Amino acid sequence: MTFCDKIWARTATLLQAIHDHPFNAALGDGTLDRERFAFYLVQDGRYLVAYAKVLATASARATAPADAAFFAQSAHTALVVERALHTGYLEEFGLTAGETAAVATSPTCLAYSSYLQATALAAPLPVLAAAVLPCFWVYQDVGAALLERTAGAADHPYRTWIATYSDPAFAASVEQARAITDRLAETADPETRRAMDEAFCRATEYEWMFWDSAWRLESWPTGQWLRPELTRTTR
Ligand SMILES: Cc1ncc(CN)c(N)n1
Repeated sequence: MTFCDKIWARTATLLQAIHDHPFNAALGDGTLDRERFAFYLVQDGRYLVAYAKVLATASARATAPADAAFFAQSAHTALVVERALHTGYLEEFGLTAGETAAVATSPTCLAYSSYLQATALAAPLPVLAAAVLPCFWVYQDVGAALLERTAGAADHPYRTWIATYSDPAFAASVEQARAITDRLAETADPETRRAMDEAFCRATEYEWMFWDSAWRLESWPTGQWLRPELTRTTR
């Protein structure tokens, strides 16, 4: 069994919880309110900037040129394709740059971004590959499930989001990310393999937390005393 097969089986219950989360249930049936989706988009835009830098670091640290090219290309996709998706929705909602800038970065967004950035700088490359993998794989899994549920309904309010993550090109990038991680796992020593398991699990936990934080419109309990000018919503 490969690293990916094993870790996917180990995280199956958590993955099911991600699919069943009220945010994703409402995203799928189109009832997710604009406020929560906008909050998610704002947080995700910030996450993607950090994530792209993590991927660029993985590119710089990769030894195989093909792996370096893959991570660099993925950093570009996060910054250009995924962020354009967000900008499109925020414009459609009529939100100005000032309004989105006034939303505080949530504790979960900061924690997930910081975790990946620390891993990019301090962990062995196979552990870094395992840490970034859920970001590819979980989204593709959720996107494909939502596409099936909505049967590609043309009038679905979140159709473009679902189309992005269920796109065959995105699925191909997941395949590549998995192949790189499996190859690095094959030659990793037992301690590194354990660290890869932990990194994949931790990042998958953060994936669940990211949706949950958007559902709860998560804010800093201390924000009122230090940054009263920042809000948690775009309403
Ligand atoms: C939090 C998060 N995780 C994953 C993805 C998909 N790249 C994303 N946009 N945001």
